[in-house]
Amino acid sequence: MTVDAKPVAELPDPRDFGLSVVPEGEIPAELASLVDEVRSLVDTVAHTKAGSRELAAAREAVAAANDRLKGDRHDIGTMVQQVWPDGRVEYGTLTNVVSGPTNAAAPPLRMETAPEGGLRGEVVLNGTYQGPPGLVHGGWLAALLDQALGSAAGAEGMPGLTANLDVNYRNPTPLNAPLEITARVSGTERRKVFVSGEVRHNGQVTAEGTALMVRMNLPGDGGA
Ligand SMILES: CCCCC/C=C\C/C=C\C/C=C\C/C=C\CCCC(=O)SCCNC(=O)CCNC(=O)[C@H](O)C(C)(C)COP(=O)(O)OP(=O)(O)OC[C@H]1O[C@@H](n2cnc3c(N)ncnc32)[C@H](O)[C@@H]1OP(=O)(O)O
Repeated sequence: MTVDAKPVAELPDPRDFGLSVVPEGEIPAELASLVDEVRSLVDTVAHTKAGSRELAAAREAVAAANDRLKGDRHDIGTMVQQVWPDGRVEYGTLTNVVSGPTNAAAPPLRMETAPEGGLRGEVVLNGTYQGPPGLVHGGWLAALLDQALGSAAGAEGMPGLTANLDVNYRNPTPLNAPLEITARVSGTERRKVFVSGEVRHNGQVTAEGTALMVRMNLPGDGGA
């Protein structure tokens, strides 16, 4: 495969596209802690066998918390700037459903540079990601792979959008168990970035995917 696409000299700054940016370090610790609690709450509510009185009281408490926090909101499209221990800078949406640090619906997935090249991350999906009994929903495995593959392209200086995603499910993926996600760029052609990745449990591949990311068309690209 031809390797002729050029990485962007510098990652595009979302501010140049009119988007707000929140440095991850400026997210209040109390918000991070609240998001964790809500994540746990969603799992608790999904599985509870509590009686009507408990449920009604809990509903009131949650409604009060909701009322308390309504008001000032980040705009849709707000980005978060994450600086990884290896110095890599990544921009993602603050509420990205897979990796967004303030989204209680996100596991969240975090990808870091892997010694063997590409990116690697670990994630545990609780019972709210269930598809078949005890197993992760296939759509969510596709979402994890999509995000990881997009990050792998971004980490090589080629951020873009997914044009095509192809997933094969090789083995059942358990809930509430550590999963390893790996992803890398396998080739490029003009603005096309070919990426591949895997989900593993106990070293065994449970799902694998390939994707075509089309690198963002940036000013000065000449479309190449
Ligand atoms: C707004 C900017 C903010 C700045 C932010 C700064 C930094 C952050 C950077 C990146 C963040 C982005 C993503 C984060 C990472 C992961 C998130 C998860 C991934 C997603 O959740 S993402 C959502 C789902 N995704 C979409 O919502 C895409 C909808 N779609 C489109 O927006 C267009 O469709 C697009 C852009 C894909 C292409 O459009 P386009 O006009 O730019 O390019 P064009 O069509 O010319 O294609 C160029 C070459 O790709 C070939 N090609 C195109 N499509 C193909 C296909 N399907 N199969 C085979 N080949 C295909 C052509 O044949 C040509 O090939 P060739 O070079 O050989 O001629």
